[in-house]
Amino acid sequence: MAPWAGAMIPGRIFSASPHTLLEGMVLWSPSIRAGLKPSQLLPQQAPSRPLSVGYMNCAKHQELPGKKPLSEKKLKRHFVDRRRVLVRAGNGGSGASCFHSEPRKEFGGPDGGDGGSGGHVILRVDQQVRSLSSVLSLYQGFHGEDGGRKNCSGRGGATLYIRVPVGTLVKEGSETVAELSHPGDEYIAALGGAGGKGNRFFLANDNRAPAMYTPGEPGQERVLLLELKTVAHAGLVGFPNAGKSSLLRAISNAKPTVASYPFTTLNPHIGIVHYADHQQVAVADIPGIVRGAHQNRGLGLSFLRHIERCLFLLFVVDLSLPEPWAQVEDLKYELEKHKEGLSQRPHEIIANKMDLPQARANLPRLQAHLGQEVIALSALTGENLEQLLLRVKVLHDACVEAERGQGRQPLRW
Ligand SMILES: Nc1nc2c(ncn2[C@@H]2O[C@H](COP(=O)(O)OP(=O)(O)OP(=O)(O)O)[C@@H](O)[C@H]2O)c(=O)[nH]1
Ligand SMILES: [Mg+2]
Repeated sequence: MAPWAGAMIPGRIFSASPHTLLEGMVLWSPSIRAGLKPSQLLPQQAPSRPLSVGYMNCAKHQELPGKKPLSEKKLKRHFVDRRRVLVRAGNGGSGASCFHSEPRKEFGGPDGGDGGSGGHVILRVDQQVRSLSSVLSLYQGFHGEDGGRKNCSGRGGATLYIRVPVGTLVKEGSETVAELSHPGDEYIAALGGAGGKGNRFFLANDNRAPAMYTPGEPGQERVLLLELKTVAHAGLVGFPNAGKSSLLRAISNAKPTVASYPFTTLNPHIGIVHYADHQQVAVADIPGIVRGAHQNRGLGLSFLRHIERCLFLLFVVDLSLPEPWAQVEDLKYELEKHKEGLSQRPHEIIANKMDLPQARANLPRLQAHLGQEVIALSALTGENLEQLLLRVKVLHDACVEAERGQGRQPLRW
């Protein structure tokens, strides 16, 4: 038994959400308090169901019968953590050039009003927004109105707000110009153009009837790169077909596509694991990486960037393949090549596909090679998933503590 398993004391660890496999788990907490291994426990109200529950339908085929699942390419609700945006603020309105006109009042003087200023484009942090998928590629701010007669100024253009998630980095070229880390934080992405002056503005002692006016200034235009600092608490890292998507389906209510061919997952998906102490842990299913990924092979560098933005990692290994320890070594090598120290991030090794006979034989060899315990489970049958969930909670709590220790606000879902 891993040393952390016994220390996992919190009373009610899992929620009983009907969508997750955690149904009924709240009942197991007293025995967990008693320090028993999860696999020794039995739920109190469902005695016929062992703790390592076999949820065949958790991992695959949860769609309604007759409803064709959306292909990965058509599935637009995937997680977007990077967006290039062209922001154009509104132009200022033009000043007016006209003269006061009233019966029996000759030479009424200039009365052209100033133009309204153009609206800014502002990035604003909204806690309801989770990814950059709702951010468009082009934003055009509202223009200011032209000035009018009788010294009427034009109406200013309204401010255009772009809602972004907490932890958005704003980059221009290679320089980071803003870090939006708290709800309500704002950054002026583009300044609206100033309104022009009407001819009344140019009235002077030596020029009592100026006809001149100035046009409004154009709004600022910038190309910004928005990036999310943190994608999720945990990232599932593994070779294609290791069973990452199956695992995410099994522990959360996310529905990434599962298939027996490599590179099924093309975009990251986030699933939320609910715990009974109202803690929510976000787990990201990241597309498979291959040997040479750090040189942009396979699906390449962008997915290594997603991994970089997870607080801790779950290395998923296909235990049914020969020499599964090579997978762990290769994954760590790729991460380290991409960014120094990335493979040292808090992590856990998950040996998947334990339901296959060759996997059972491989488990002791894998543990001997790595010299450490691994979490052996089956995403397909649901075997031993609770051990993974306990470990995820421990890693999550440790990361939150570390973030707080560094004076940073921990990521909340
Ligand atoms: N027997 C068995 N098969 C599994 C298990 N987990 C996943 N599989 C199968 O392995 C294949 C790949 O599973 P996926 O979840 O799509 O793997 P993935 O790691 O997300 O793959 P990519 O998206 O290509 O990176 C599917 O045919 C799954 O049914 C398991 O625990 N046992
Ligand atoms: Mg997948």
